[in-house]
Amino acid sequence: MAVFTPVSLEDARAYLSAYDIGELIHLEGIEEGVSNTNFKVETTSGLYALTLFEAATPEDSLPWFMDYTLYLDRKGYPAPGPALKRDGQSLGRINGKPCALIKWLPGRWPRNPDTRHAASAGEYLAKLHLIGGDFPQYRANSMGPASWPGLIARCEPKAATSPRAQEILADFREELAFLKGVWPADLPKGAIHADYFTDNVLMNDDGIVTGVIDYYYACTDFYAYDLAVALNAWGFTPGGQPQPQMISAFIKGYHETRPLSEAEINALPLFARGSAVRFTLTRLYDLLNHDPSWVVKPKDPEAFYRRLDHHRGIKTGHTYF
Ligand SMILES: Nc1ncnc2c1ncn2[C@@H]1O[C@H](COP(=O)(O)OP(=O)(O)OP(=O)(O)O)[C@@H](O)[C@H]1O
Ligand SMILES: N[C@@H](CCO)C(=O)O
Repeated sequence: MAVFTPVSLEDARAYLSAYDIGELIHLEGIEEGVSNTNFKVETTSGLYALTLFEAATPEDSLPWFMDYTLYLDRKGYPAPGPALKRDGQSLGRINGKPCALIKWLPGRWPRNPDTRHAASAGEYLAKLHLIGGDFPQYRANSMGPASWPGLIARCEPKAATSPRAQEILADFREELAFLKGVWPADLPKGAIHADYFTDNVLMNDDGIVTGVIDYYYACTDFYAYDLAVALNAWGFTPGGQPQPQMISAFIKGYHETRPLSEAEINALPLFARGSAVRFTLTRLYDLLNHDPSWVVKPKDPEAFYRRLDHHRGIKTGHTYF
């Protein structure tokens, strides 16, 4: 469950007194999520999410995340912009943790997404790039290619006792050497989500996107890389088997809204490989460093490793359509 830091009604009331958002009616811990502490908050003026940022979210990037989601929200994109306090600030602190009160968005993330969900999700990723891509502040991709050798190094000590982990890391050293030589340098870029997984996209009963949450890996990078991250999330079974119809529905939903250039299409198999490496590595690190007494279950790195195998067999980005 994702209430790592408790917040009492008194804590919440004291914190909310800095805002003009009415009286607190209800405060409820949210069990989902693995990174931050989240509460659903109801006041006399509406619904909000109260997020306490735990160690996984870099504190020095919080102003960037707040400014970006506020930018998106003000431009009409369904992002949870932060509520502002009377002094104009969006960030505060509760029980020693930095925190923010953000808009509560309607909908539910799709547990069994089909091609209709994938098409709408693709459309809203394209809209994110069209509407928010020109967000003027820069943030480097802290989980981008430059970070992968360091992630391998951080996995190595614990991998020493796991032959399977060693095998994956050895393969990744070669994969990174290959990707480094062919990684595109000049494609359209701007602000991207970088973690556009099914559990970060809220939808209504008709399978239409109503909200996109969790911008805590957002950064400035290639739009086509963001698309590749999303295709890896939406286009495969949880175990990592490709679902070509889902990949195609997602990419078409995207392409109809923000047409991809030939250079972006050509880059997709490489970006899909890189993104599969990124999520295999972070999952592997979490698994190797997992303490069985923790309530949060580590995610399966093998499921992303299988995606890498799939993308290695793809010769042209047009195959995804
Ligand atoms: N602004 C919001 N509007 C509606 N629901 C939200 C909002 N923020 C969070 N939620 C709900 O809380 C759940 C957990 O939030 P979230 O996924 O952001 O947790 P996290 O631990 O920060 O992220 P992750 O597990 O992806 O690392 C979401 O699945 C969603 O149901
Ligand atoms: N979406 C990530 C975890 C949170 O960023 C994963 O599934 O590995």
